[in-house]
Amino acid sequence: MDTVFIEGLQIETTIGIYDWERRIRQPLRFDIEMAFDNTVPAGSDDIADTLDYKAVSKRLIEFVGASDFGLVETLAERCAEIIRREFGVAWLRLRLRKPGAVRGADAVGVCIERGRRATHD
Ligand SMILES: Nc1nc2c(c(=O)[nH]1)N=C([C@H](O)[C@@H](O)CO)CN2
Repeated sequence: MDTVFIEGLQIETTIGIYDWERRIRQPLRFDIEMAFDNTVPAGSDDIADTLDYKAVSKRLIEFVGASDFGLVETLAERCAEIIRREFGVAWLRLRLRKPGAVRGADAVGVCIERGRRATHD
């Protein structure tokens, strides 16, 4: 299965369950793998045939930057829904890190997989 990926996309937003977190913006980092048949754009050399990682990134920057969820679980789910619905992605894995949220940890967060992976090459 081919993928297109986005690694270490940092976006600042309002996120968290505590009162003090509702008053600040915190950085989040996204790592995303998306299933896509890359043989088509490889044959045409045309950006129109790709799953455009820049377009996906811009959409997430817009959405996440304007969001204000409490849980990282909720935000991760909404991002996965956008990618699947708006970009036609059949399967994705999305890791959302919240650096600095827990003293002593580099980061905490969630990793979700949604959709079906292709069963053939
Ligand atoms: N599974 C989760 N645990 C926690 C979350 C979360 O979103 N998902 N959030 C918090 C607080 O907002 C924390 O990040 C503040 O340091 C605690 N646990």
